[in-house]
Amino acid sequence: MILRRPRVQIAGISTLDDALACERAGADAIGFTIGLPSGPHNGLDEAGAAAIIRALPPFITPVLITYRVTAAEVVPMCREMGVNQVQLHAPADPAELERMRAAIPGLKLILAVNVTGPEALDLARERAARADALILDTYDPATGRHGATGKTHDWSLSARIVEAVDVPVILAGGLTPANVAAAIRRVRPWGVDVHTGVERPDGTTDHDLVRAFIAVAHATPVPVQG
Ligand SMILES: O=C(O)c1ccccc1N[C@@H]1O[C@H](COP(=O)(O)O)[C@@H](O)[C@H]1O
Repeated sequence: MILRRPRVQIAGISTLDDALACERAGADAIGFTIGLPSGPHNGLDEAGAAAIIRALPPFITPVLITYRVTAAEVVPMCREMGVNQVQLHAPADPAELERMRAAIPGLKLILAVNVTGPEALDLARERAARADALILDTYDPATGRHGATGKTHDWSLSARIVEAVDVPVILAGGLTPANVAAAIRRVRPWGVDVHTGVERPDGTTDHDLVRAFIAVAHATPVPVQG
C-alpha cells in the first residue's frame, strides 16, 4: 500500500502576512472567500486577494471560494485574482460549469457537497461527474448555512463518499488541530481544509493553530487510491 500525506488548504485568508504564514507552515492551497452572502471576509475583495496572490512564492495554490455560480460572475473574478482553481459552494448549472472551463485555461472546479445525510452519496456521485474534486462540508440546520460553520458532520458518510467517487475528495467542516488526525484516519480523504479551526475569536488567522493543523495532517498519511 502506497501512503502519502494529505493535501492541506487553509481557507478564509485575508492578509499577505497570514498567507505567507500558511505557506511557511507547508499549506498546499490558500482559500480566498469572495462573493459570499455574508459579504467580504475581513473586508477582502478580488483586488485585495489579487495583491496577496501576486506576492506569493511558487508552489502554493490560490483558490477562489465562492457562492457565485454563473460564468458571467466567476470568470471575471478568476481573471482579476489570477486564479484557475475555484471552489463552488452553491449548486451550479452544468452549462455554466462548461462555460467556466471554456473561459479559464486549466480550470479546476472543486464542488462542495453538504454531508447532511445518506442522500449526500447520490449528490456526491452526480457532482463528481462534473468536478475535478469534491469538498465535503457541514450544513448547520440551526443557521441554514454551510461553509465556515466550525462544525463537524458524520464522517462515516464522508468515508462512504470517498469510496464511491473517482475524484479527489477534500474533507472540511469543523476540523481543528485536535480532531484532524482522527478525521483523516476515519475518512481517508485526498485532502483537508479548515477555516474556523485555525482562527482566533476575532476572526483573524492564528498562525500557531495553522502550524499545528498542518503538522498533524502531514503526520497522518493516507493510502493512495487506485
Ligand atoms: O470559509 C468561509 O468563510 C466560507 C464561507 C462560505 C462557504 C464556504 C466557506 N469556506 C469553506 O468552509 C469550509 C469549512 O469551514 P470550517 O473549517 O468549518 O470553518 C472551509 O474549509 C472552506 O472550504
